[in-house]
Amino acid sequence: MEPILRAEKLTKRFGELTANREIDIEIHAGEIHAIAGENGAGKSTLMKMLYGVYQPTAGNLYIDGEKMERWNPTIAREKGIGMVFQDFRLVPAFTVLENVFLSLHSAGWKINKKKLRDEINRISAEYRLSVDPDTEVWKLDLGQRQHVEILKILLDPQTRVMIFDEPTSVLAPHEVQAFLQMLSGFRNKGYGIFLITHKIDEILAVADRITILRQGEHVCTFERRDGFSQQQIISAMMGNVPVNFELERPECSEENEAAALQLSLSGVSIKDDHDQLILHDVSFEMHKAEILGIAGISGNGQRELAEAIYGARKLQSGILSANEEDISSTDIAHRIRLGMRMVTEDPIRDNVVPTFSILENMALVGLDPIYRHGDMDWQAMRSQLQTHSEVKTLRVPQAERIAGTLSGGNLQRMTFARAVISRPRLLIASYPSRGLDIATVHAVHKTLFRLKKQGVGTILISEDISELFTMCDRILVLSSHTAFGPYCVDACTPNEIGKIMLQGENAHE
Ligand SMILES: Nc1ncnc2c1ncn2[C@@H]1O[C@H](COP(=O)(O)OP(=O)(O)OP(=O)(O)O)[C@@H](O)[C@H]1O
Repeated sequence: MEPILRAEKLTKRFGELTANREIDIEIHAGEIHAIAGENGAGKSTLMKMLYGVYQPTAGNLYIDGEKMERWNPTIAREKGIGMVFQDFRLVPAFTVLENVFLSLHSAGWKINKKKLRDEINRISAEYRLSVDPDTEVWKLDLGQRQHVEILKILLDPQTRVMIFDEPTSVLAPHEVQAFLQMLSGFRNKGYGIFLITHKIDEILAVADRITILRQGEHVCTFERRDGFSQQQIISAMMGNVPVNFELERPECSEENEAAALQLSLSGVSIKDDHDQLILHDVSFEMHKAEILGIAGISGNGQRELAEAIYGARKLQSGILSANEEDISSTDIAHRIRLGMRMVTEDPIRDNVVPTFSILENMALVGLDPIYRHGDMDWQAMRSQLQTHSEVKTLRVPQAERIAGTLSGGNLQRMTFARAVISRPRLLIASYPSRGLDIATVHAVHKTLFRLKKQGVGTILISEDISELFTMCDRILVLSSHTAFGPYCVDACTPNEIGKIMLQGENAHE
């Protein structure tokens, strides 16, 4: 059977860097083709070439066997290729209907809004997409926004192939299952699906084929009919290096614990960006050198709580103290002096300068400044960076690389390493393992345990309940505008925490 799309020897260079080298890949109707590989392996670049966002440096593309002389997203859509990007392409102030209308209109489809509303409702019901056509996009959570992106593709009658770039990284765990079922539904309807994911259980659940990339090269393609295992996939991704993902929960010495920062919140209320109360009357005491998990479906006040503790958002009421000092009305600078550090959800938005190199970003926060004749001594700064073991264990790319051109996972590696290098006493880490490959997730977890041993506490925000149970001493759950717990991980089950995440206080009834 002729593939819908076939790429032959696709190569993409960015200056000196070869992101993809001579890659052959194809997609047929009615199959799910997973793309896996470590951070920076070239997965997104390859998919962006297939959708025409990037022009290949070399290589050819064929649609239904016909060689494409010109290729860009407009032609790709005409030929039936659609893509859901990691960062959505939606206008927040527009409604769902207006966004879908805009997208179809730009693809050349003339459809009236009344008919489109009926179509949105019909397709939403068919695939269980939870979207109301008349809601503005800014009011939707990430999972719902993803549904709008999918609607845009499904409503385009040309669509035959859908490309998803790490779609489940924005979903809550309970949404992932439904998403994978939806993908299987698309496959059964005859769509060809490309799925980039770091989650091996997702690959095992739905993929018919899996292509592994490493350092820009095609390593192998497994077929479901021949069978493939988790171990085979990991070995292919990592190049047969011995891997040991075991972790041992450490104890902190009394001496280190005595020097640690201890945080407590009493009756704290916080507003969100729309001036609505998002958290009400939150009280808890963190132990010294504790890893305290913050569980909850995203959008339940995690970001606001993290920012309020770090001093980037003011408290509406209540008291925040550190080692019994009331710091409620102090600014970020004071909290940084106390030793608080933050790994944010969205580094490019919050605290990375995209046009600066990794080294320059590290020099802003993290590294100690070294001067020579009044100027920053970059040579010495570079050497200083290399003395930090995290740069190696987290495999941070070369210091000269520009932050804005890093892959999502490499950027995450850099920001996490930077927070660790900057001598934290208390780390606030929002989804630190999101978008990371399996080996790097392990390196992050190991680092958090090492910090704990040294007396550094961590507030670990995550939706991944198994990660929270592996890493945390206790877990606080945010739900229905309030905080439940903290619950000691040895005295509760993942099921109980999951239930509180979904039902709040009703979970106890
Ligand atoms: N516009 C660009 N300019 C320069 N380099 C780029 C650009 N886009 C990607 N790269 C580089 O190409 C390489 C592959 O990046 P890509 O985003 O494709 O990786 P990935 O496998 O999707 O990684 P991740 O799992 O971290 O998302 C990386 O080294 C990245 O820094």
